[in-house]
Amino acid sequence: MSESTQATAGEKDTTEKRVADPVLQIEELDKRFGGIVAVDGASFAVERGSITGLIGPNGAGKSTTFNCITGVHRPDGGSVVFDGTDITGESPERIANRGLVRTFQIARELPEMTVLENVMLGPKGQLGESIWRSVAPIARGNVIEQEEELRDQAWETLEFFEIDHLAEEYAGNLSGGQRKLLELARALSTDPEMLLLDEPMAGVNPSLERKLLDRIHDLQEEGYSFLLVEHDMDVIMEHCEHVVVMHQGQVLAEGPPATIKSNEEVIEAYLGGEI
Ligand SMILES: Nc1ncnc2c1ncn2[C@@H]1O[C@H](COP(=O)(O)OP(=O)(O)OP(=O)(O)O)[C@@H](O)[C@H]1O
Repeated sequence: MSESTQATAGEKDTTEKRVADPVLQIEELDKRFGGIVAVDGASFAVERGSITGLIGPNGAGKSTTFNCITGVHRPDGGSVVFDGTDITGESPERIANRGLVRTFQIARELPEMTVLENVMLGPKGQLGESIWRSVAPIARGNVIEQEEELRDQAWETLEFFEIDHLAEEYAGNLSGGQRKLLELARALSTDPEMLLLDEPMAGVNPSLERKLLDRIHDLQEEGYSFLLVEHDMDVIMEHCEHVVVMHQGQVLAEGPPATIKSNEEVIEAYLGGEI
């Protein structure tokens, strides 16, 4: 369902927008740090159920955009709309509870807890240990039941990511790639609708990369939406159906990978290097 947006008269159309059913809409986003303009009127949308890539040279404003989307930074202007609701300036917790989850937020897995325990921490609204202590004895049955349910769900998630054999391992002992799988497992356990992935392939060996990508595609088939910042252009070009390119805080171009790859302005932005 691709739909080109007409450029206004005289304006160069370097973008091919595809926003038939947007799950996320960024409009005229601005973010400054003192005199530095990190994001400068950026607008783009993410199609529901898509894997969309956000790329750009170092310092283009990608992380700042992610931070504005997920509530880490309050934008100086513009809006972020998720699932039809304006979430601009909401807290990271509130945004995550709405189902917009970023792996980076939970990348800091708790190294002294096991892999299974880390995944059990994810779900929303669980009855935690502090409640354990404060509830009347009559409610304890519910807590035990819920704990068992959480454990079963966590096992299922670990099996899905094929890291169930690591369930009892301390998270701090995992390899970089295994940690990425755990990050994704933790993100998924929060029951999100959309996942923002920050360089998911960095430091991941080829076989784990394949596994990670397969899981992302499986989740896409189930209806999840993805926005990913990734420096590995092969991953972006092969696995995203839509790519947004940022440069100097602005959206320079957007469209299908093939169009982006041959866009001269994009090639120029990468200092003439190959993309
Ligand atoms: N907290 C901050 N304080 C001051 N300047 C910042 C801050 N965060 C980002 N910047 C600046 O904003 C600009 C955009 O940075 P940002 O990290 O968003 O780019 P990026 O595209 O994610 O880059 P990279 O690919 O290198 O991670 C840069 O000039 C950066 O130095």
